[in-house]
Amino acid sequence: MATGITDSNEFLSTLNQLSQSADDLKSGLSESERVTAIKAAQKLAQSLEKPRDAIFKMSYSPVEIASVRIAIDLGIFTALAENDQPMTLDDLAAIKYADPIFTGYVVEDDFHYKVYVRLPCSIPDISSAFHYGFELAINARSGDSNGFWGIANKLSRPEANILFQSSFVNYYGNKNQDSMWDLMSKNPQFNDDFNALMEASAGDRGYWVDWFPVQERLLDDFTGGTEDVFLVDIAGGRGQDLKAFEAKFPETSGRLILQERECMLDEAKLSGKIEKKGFDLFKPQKVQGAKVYYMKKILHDWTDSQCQEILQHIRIAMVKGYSKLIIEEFVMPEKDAPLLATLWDWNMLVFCSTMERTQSQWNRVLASAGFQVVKVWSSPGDSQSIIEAELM
Ligand SMILES: C[S@@+](CC[C@H](N)C(=O)[O-])C[C@H]1O[C@@H](n2cnc3c(N)ncnc32)[C@H](O)[C@@H]1O
Repeated sequence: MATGITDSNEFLSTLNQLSQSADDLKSGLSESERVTAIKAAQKLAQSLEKPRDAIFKMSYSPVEIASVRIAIDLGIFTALAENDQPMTLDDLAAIKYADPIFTGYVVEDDFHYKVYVRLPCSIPDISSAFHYGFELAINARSGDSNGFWGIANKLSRPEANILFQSSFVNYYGNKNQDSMWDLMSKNPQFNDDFNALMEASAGDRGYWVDWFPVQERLLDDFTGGTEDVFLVDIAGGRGQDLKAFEAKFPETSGRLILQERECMLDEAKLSGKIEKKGFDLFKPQKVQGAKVYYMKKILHDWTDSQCQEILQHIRIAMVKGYSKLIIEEFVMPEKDAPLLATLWDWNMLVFCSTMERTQSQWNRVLASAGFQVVKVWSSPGDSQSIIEAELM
């Protein structure tokens, strides 16, 4: 729709006013308003960008990630986080005897004096995301570009993990052709980065309990007592989603269970009443008759036929008309997919030879294992959703 602005001066002044208002309004915007505004601003930037600039920017973008990765190793983010006061470029460079010219990807507070201030996010968030994004995501891609060409040409996905295995033979000495999960259990740094990344991946959206109506959809018709299981988090990592639940609903009477691979259980530092149990997604589900079986970012790790197998084990444990399956995943729109969800989709191809699914793909996978979708709930802003499902 035309705005009615035809004069270039008026256009530039409107842009300036808009960016000023964005600064002022930011804290008052809801999460979905904020994400909608970002989309509009990105569309505007794309309309103004010329093709050569856009292509160069994209082709240089790995350098940006590499630079932040180096800054992490130089201790720059940690030093800024520990200092209330802004620091100069020389201070930052001195931490690990770096050349000042090499230093710096933080907010430049005062260009002339090169003063840097801290960013409003935590060090584990930044470092795990960058270790993972750089060491793993970039190396995986450069490690097996032939594999990518094969997929692109055939428009098909290889068997689970093949791309990952061949990409990592050199990088991690992955001579045994381990899967990502096996390799993680042998490399503490990889494991820690991955888990920290998953913990941070709720991003600014918040945890499921912050945007899904847990009380109305799950708690109101929980009839069990203290011996009965209310919630099982299936492959729940270090337990962050259960901890968020426990913090928000401390009075819940039923049991809360974290299921994970045996080798991951020590990683989960839990207090309160959450129980830890080792399990395997591909073996029968031992927790029978729980009210809620919750799975976040699990099925996207697996192909349709593997999902069917995982889901069938859960189906057998559920009670028809009572138990609920709650799946938290991206539900990709058929068109206009947001960038974050698309980046995850590309990563899934590298790491697990899988993808993020659309609504119709989810419906198909769930139906193949005997589930029907009751409702899909969207988180504010992006495509992260909760698929509420029950037995057919
Ligand atoms: C993408 S992570 C998601 C973790 C957590 N739900 C979250 O959102 O942070 C996938 C999880 O599946 C677990 N996993 C992988 N293979 C498994 C298997 N065969 N049996 C049980 N858990 C498995 C991993 O240990 C990992 O924690």
